[in-house]
Amino acid sequence: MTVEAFAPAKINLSLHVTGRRADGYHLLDSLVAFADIGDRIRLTPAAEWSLAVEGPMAPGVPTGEDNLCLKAARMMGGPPAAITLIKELPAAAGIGGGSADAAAVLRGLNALDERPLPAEPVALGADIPVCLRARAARMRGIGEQVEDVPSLPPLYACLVNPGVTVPTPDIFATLTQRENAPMPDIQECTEIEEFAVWLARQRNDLEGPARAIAPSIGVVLGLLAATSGCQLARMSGSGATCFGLYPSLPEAREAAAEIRAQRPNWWVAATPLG
Ligand SMILES: C[C@](O)(CO)[C@H](O)COP(=O)(O)OP(=O)(O)OC[C@H]1O[C@@H](n2ccc(N)nc2=O)[C@H](O)[C@@H]1O
Ligand SMILES: Nc1ncnc2c1ncn2[C@@H]1O[C@H](COP(=O)(O)OP(=O)(O)OP(=O)(O)O)[C@@H](O)[C@H]1O
Repeated sequence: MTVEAFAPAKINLSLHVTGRRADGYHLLDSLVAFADIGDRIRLTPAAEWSLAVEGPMAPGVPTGEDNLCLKAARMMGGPPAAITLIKELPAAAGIGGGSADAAAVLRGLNALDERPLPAEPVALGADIPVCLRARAARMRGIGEQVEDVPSLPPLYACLVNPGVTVPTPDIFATLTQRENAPMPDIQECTEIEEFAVWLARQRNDLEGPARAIAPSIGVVLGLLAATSGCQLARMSGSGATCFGLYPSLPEAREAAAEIRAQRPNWWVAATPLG
């Protein structure tokens, strides 16, 4: 029997850094949503644990014990499985690739034989708890507190990564202002236009440090903001992937086509968010 699990891209619609714990981890307040594009995981019971990495974004992704898929499997324990990771998302890109994969392995193993999920998934990575749920949520603490949010209006995004990898620890290390205001209550709205006005008042506090390390993020944001119908352009996570928000999927696809035509080597995708 083979089980498949989907590892959707995680988008931080906002990302406020509100403090720092004694162990160096930062306190966050983030509105997170998920795309319908992502990596895929296949799990087949086997005599021992193994991992094969395939797909268009496989080059450069670790295939050994340092891959988060195997770390997740080891944490969960139980009868071993052969894991195949089909990598569609760019790595070290601020859209949770490794965390999404690890969360999908946890979900997949649970589906395989109902083995229990780990009690503290955050120990695998700050983004794992939110990626386990894989639906819009507010994330606080260092990522271990995840709660439902009021329903968001239909949102469509164009995701753009300029091909620069941005290591998350470097971005947190170069932050100068670590105590910033949290997000206010999330405004319930039915129209993207109203939601975008609210979201524009929120922030991604990692954008400044990320732009200093990867100036092409500024170029990405400029190109997205200039596309027709774009309500808001912002960076996700610690970068370098940025998103534009659009009222409809055709508008998000049109923006993706425009940007692909200008930058054929960039990773560009249009998706609903939820
Ligand atoms: C920036 C975000 O993507 C926002 O969703 C996440 O907080 C990062 O999640 P992640 O990649 O799962 O992060 P981890 O693998 O746990 O941590 C990578 C590194 O980022 C820094 N880090 C991460 C999360 C956090 N709340 N505070 C931190 O300071 C730490 O230096 C840590 O060593
Ligand atoms: N399954 C995996 N997919 C991608 N990278 C992985 C995986 N497992 C381990 N890694 C390592 O983790 C590093 C960070 O990759 P990842 O895609 O998780 O970052 P990210 O998208 O920036 O994460 P976040 O949005 O959570 O900050 C990579 O450079 C790679 O060496």
